Formats: sequence, structure tokens, C-alpha cells
Amino acid sequence: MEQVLTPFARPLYIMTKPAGSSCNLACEYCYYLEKKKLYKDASADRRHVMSDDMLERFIKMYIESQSMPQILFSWHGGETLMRPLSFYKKVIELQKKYGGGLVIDNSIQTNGTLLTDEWCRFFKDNNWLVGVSVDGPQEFHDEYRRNNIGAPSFHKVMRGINLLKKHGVEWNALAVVNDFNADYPLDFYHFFKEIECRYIQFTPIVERIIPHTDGRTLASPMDAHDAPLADFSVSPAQWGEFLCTIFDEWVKNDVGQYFIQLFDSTLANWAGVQPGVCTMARTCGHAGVMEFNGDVYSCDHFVFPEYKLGNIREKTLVEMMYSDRQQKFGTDKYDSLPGQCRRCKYLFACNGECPKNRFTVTADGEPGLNYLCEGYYRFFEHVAPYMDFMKNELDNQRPPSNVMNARF
Ligand SMILES: C[S@@+](CC[C@H](N)C(=O)[O-])C[C@H]1O[C@@H](n2cnc3c(N)ncnc32)[C@H](O)[C@@H]1O
Ligand code: SF4
Ligand code: SF4
Ligand code: SF4
Repeated sequence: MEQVLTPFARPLYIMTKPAGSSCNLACEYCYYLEKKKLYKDASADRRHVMSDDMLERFIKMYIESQSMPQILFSWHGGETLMRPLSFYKKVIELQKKYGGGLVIDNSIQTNGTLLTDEWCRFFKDNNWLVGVSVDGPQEFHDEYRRNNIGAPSFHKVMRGINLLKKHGVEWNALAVVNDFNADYPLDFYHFFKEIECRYIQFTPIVERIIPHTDGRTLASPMDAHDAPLADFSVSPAQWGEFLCTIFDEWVKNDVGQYFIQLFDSTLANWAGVQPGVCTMARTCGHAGVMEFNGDVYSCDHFVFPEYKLGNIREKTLVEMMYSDRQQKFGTDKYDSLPGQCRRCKYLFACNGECPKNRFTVTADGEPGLNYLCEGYYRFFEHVAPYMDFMKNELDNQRPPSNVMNARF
């Protein structure tokens, strides 16, 4: 394989799918479940699980690709706990074998339903960060997060979260905001406070439906701009209202106590530092995805044939992640912005959000505007005075939580 030098010191991230898109649930809005259709006639392992040989190749290569002394492995799915604990014990062994003196961290994303004492002990002993998906109180969560015969999952998830807490495992919550729960922002937010979840990520659900010949039904960004929206998508107005309502409570009571990724990232952009969530960053392309068989894609939301970068049996991660194609994928986020965004006073905070969601037209008919624009614009208008205040506190080495005592 051709040797490519790492062009600059920056972590190279890969989200790894050790069970492919296999899952014990069948959440109605899931963008990942149907990825199994990409592999249905492949000669690859029909069970869609990563072989030991592939795992070893990946861990060795991932460690060798890094130019920084800390390395983060991110285990993702599908459902990560569909692999046995022995698989992850092997991960630890291989990380030790190839890691030298480097600091290696692991994070794992799960639906939480399969957690046991044994899993939690493993996560605690090895210091893994566990992300659990929970969409708020039971009636919101169970609206869409069910298995393939319609059985709800909320109670199993809560049992899992309680086990994580019992064992003192570090965990955070990932929640999606959809057409249903978006109308109840405070019930939703209070739920996370009640379960003592301090780190919360909200992701808006935006999907469009378009049938593909291989049986997939979700649209890729390359598909027609007029593909109909999936019913479970949040509307732009709902999204704006949802964010503003939660922000009002957070900014009065919870700054420095509860960490809401989108609010923290907004403040980061206000202060001119790199935001923690890719959707608000100026460029894409920092985190690729690797499927069970070694196929690498540009981003977790771009696992479509047209965004495949190659396979680690044939190319190195450095070759793929620093390829011209991936660099272009990254800079296209800015370069493809429509005029309305380029002229927008909140471009520095929004950056046009995720390119996957840019399928509407601007006020003057130019394509490529983000579907959620109206919601984001309203949110930025609403939070601007508070963000200005918090930025000023940061500039003067004072805690942004002083905003809670300020008058506006
Ligand atoms: C695909 S799942 C994989 C890991 C694991 N099975 C879980 O549910 O946490 C990762 C995250 O994506 C979220 N998600 C699923 N479908 C989505 C969609 N269409 N848009 C945005 N996020 C979505 C899930 O709620 C979950 O938090
Ligand atoms: S649990 Fe995760 S992977 Fe499984 S269907 Fe739900 S969102 Fe998708
Ligand atoms: S395409 Fe969207 S999800 Fe992917 S890196 Fe860019 S902003 Fe993030
Ligand atoms: S708020 Fe709307 S116009 Fe402004 S940058 Fe974001 S998507 Fe573009």
C-alpha cells in the first residue's frame, strides 16, 4: 500500500460498526438499520459481524494512523451489545498489544436494553464512556423505539441506565427530537434532570423517503430535492420552539450543571473555538465510519454507496481519511452554502448545519438551504444576548454560569 504521511497533527476518528447494522430493536426512524441492504449479496460474512482478523487489522491500523498521543475508539452500530463481551475483551487485548505507551480511550453507543451487571463491570473496570439512547419519558421514547414485533423498550433502557449508575460507569444520553416529542420540550428536559443525566445530546430527526432498487427507503443527499419528508421528522418551527424553550430554563438554572451539547457548541462558536458537534462546525469529514467488513465511509450519516472511500484491506485509513475526496467532502460543507447562508449574520454559529439536511430553497429560490433553517435562525436570535454575555465572561476569565444572575 502507498505510504501517505499524516499532513498535520489532528486526531483521525473512525466510528466502528462491529455488528454492522444488526440490532435487537427496530426504531421506526432509524437511519442505520437499512444499511444491511447494502451488504445483502456481498460475499462478506453473512452475519454482518466483524471477524477477529478484521478487528486486529483495524486496531493496528487505527493506532498507526494517529499523530496525537491520545486515541479515541468509538464503537457504534447497529447495536454494539449484539457482540459478546468476549469481543470487547479482545479489543482491550489488541489495544494493549499495539498501543505502546499511548493513552487509549473507548466510547460505546448502545440502546441500553442489553446491559447487565457483567457489561457494566467491564465498562467501569476499563473506563469506557457509555452513550445510551433514550428519547425522554416513556410515552415519547416508546412512540418509536420498539422492536420488530412492536414491543416497547423504555423499561429495559431504564433498567440499563440504573445498572450503569449502580456501577458508577460514566455515561451520557443521546436523544432524538422528532415530530412527537418536539412539542413537549420541558417534559423532555425535566426527564433528563430527574434521571441525573448531566451530559445530553439532542439530535433532530430529518429524513426523506425515496425507494432505492436495493430496498433502502431513506434518501441520500444525492437524491432528488423533492423527495417527501418522513412523518417522524421534526418541523423547523418545532425545532426552534423546542430549543428556545429548553434554553430559557437552562440559562436561568442549569449552566455549568447540565451540559447540553448544542448549547455548549453554540457558545463555542460564539467564542471562536471548535464546537463539540460536527453539525455546527465549518467543515465536515473529521470522523469516518467503518463497517463490519472494513468498508470506510465519509460520515455516519453518509453511509451510501456514493460516499464509500474504500476498504481497509486495500487502503490505509490515512489514505482514505486524508484523500482528496474526503478533504473535498469536508470543505464542501462551506463551499456549497447558498447565498442566504453566506449573508446570514449567524453563519459563524450555524455553518449551515448538516449538509444532509440542505434540501430546501432559499427565499430567492436558490437550492441547498437547510430544511431546519427557520428553527435555527429563531434559536440564534433568541440566545444571542445570553451568548454575548457568556462570551464576555469567558474573555474575562469568569465562569459563563454568571449568566444565571444577569438581567436581560
Ligand atoms: C443508529 S444508533 C446506533 C447505536 C445504538 N443502537 C443506539 O440506538 O444508541 C445511534 C443514534 O442514532 C440515533 N438515530 C437513529 N435514527 C436517526 C435518524 N434518522 N436521525 C438522527 N439520529 C438518529 C439513535 O437514536 C441513536 O441515538
Ligand atoms: S437501537 Fe439504535 S441501531 Fe437499533 S434501531 Fe434503534 S436507533 Fe437503530
Ligand atoms: S455530514 Fe453532517 S453528520 Fe456528517 S460530518 Fe458533516 S455535519 Fe456532521
Ligand atoms: S440560520 Fe439559516 S441562513 Fe443562517 S446559516 Fe443557518 S441555515 Fe443558513
